[in-house]
Amino acid sequence: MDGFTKLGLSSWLIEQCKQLGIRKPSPVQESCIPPIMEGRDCMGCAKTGSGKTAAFVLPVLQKLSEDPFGIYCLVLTPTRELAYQIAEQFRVLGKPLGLKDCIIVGGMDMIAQALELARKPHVVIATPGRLADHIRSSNTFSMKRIKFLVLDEADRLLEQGCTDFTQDLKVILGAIPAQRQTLLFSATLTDTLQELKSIAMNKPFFWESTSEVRTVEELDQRYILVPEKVKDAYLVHLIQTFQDEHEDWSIIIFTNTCKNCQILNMMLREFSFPSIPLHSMMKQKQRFAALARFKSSNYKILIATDVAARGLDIPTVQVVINHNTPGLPKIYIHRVGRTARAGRHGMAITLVTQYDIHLVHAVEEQINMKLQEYPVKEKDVLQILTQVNVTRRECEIKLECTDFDEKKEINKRKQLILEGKDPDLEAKRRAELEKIRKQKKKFKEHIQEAIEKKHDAQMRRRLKKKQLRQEKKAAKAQLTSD
Ligand SMILES: Nc1ncnc2c1ncn2[C@@H]1O[C@H](COP(=O)(O)OP(=O)(O)OP(=O)(O)O)[C@@H](O)[C@H]1O
Repeated sequence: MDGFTKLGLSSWLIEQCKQLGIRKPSPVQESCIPPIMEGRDCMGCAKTGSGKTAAFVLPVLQKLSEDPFGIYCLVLTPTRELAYQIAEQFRVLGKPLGLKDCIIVGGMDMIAQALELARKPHVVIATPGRLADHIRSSNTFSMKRIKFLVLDEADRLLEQGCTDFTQDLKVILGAIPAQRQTLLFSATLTDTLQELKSIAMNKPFFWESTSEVRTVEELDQRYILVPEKVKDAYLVHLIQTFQDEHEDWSIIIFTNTCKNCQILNMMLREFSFPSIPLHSMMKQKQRFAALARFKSSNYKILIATDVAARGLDIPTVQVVINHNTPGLPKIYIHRVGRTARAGRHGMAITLVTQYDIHLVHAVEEQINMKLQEYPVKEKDVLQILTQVNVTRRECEIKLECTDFDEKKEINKRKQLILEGKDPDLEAKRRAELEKIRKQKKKFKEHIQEAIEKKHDAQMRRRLKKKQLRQEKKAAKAQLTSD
C-alpha cells in the first residue's frame, strides 16, 4: 500500500501531493498524520525543510473534505511571507475541494480582509496581530466552530521577542472554541514546551526527530574568523567567488538590523551584484515583490533580517551567509535551514568576529556538532579591503541623506499606537526613566567616590602609622647601637 494511503489519506489528496513532488511521507508526516487523523492534538518538532507544513495541511484537508464548512481551520504564523507560503500549500493541495482560503496579515487592506472573512473561508492563515485587530473591531465573522488551530513556528509565537504576540494570542484564543484540535510545529520547540502544552490541552501527541544533530546532514556548516573591520571585504570576496565558480547560484545573507540590510544591499549593488533587501521597514508590497524576484532568480542574493529566518521554502538557495553571528542558537538553526531543504545539499557560512566566539560555541553546543573553518585566501581579501570599506562608508552617507532613520522613528511611533500606547507619553516616560537611571548612576558614582575617599584616607592613616612605627623602630635601634 502507498505510504500516504497507509496514513489514511484519500487518493485525490495523494494525487495532489504527487503534483508537488511529494511521493512518500517524510518521517514527521509519517509520525504526526495518523494521530491527527485520530483526533489528537499534536506537537511536531522536526528539522528545517523536513515537510512539517504538509504534516498539518494534509490531515486538515482530509478531515475538511469529510465535513466541509467555514471557518474550519485557523493557522497562525509569525511572519506575513510565511502566511502566504502556507496558504499556497493549502491552495494547491486542496484544489479538488474548491478550497477557500483567506490570508490575514498586517500591511494589507483591512476592509478587503474583513469582507473575505465574512465569506466564511474554509481556512484562515494569519499573523496574530492583524487577526486580533479584526476580532477586536468586527462582528462580521465567527471562529466559534473551528475544528483546527495550527501554530506554525509555534515557539516563536509564544516567545516574547521583539514582536510580542502574547496579548494577541490571548484575544484569538478567547474567540475560538476550547473544543478543538491544536497542532503545533517548529524545528525548535523544546524550550517553550510547557507553554505549548497549555495551548494543546488534550494530552498532545508529541513527536521529535531522534537525530542527535539538530541541523540536517546535507548542510555543510562553516565559519570564517574575521576582524570586525574586514567583514564586508570577506563578504564581497565570498560572493564574487560563488559568482565566478557557479553557473546557477542563489544566496541568502542574514544581517542583524534593517539599516545594515539596506546598507549592505546598496554596497553590493555598487559592486554590481544582483541583490535585493528584505526587512520589516519595507512596505509590505515591496517585501512581497522582493521575495518574488528572488524566488524567480531575477535577483540571486537576498539580504535579509531575521524576518526571513523562519519557514521560507526556496529550494534554489544553495548558500546562507550569516553576516553577523546570531545571538541565539535557535535563530542560527532557522537561518541556516533556509538551505539544504528536502534532501538537497547546501552550505552555511558564518562570519565570526573576535567578539562572537562564545556565540559560536553556544551554537555548536545546541546543534551538537562543530562548525568547520572555511578556507579563504586572505591576500585576495586584503586586495579589495580599501575599496570595500570606502564603498560602505559612501553608502552609509547616502543612506543618512535619506529619511531612513526618521522612518524608523515613525514606525516606532506607529507600533506604539497599535499597542494602544500614546507615543508622546511613552517618550516622556522613557525620558523620565532615563533621568532616574542617570540620577541613580550619579548617586552610585557619588557613593563609590565617598567609599574610595574613605578607603584612601584609611590607607593613608595606615601608611602613616606604619611609617611612624618604622621610624620609632629605627630610632630605638639607633639608641641601642649608641
Ligand atoms: N514527503 C515529502 N517528500 C518530498 N518533499 C517534500 C515532502 N514533504 C514536503 N516536501 C517539500 O519539502 C519542502 C520543505 O517543506 P516545509 O516547508 O514544509 O519544511 P518545514 O519542515 O516546514 O521547514 P521549516 O522548519 O524551515 O519551516 C517543501 O518544498 C515541500 O514541498
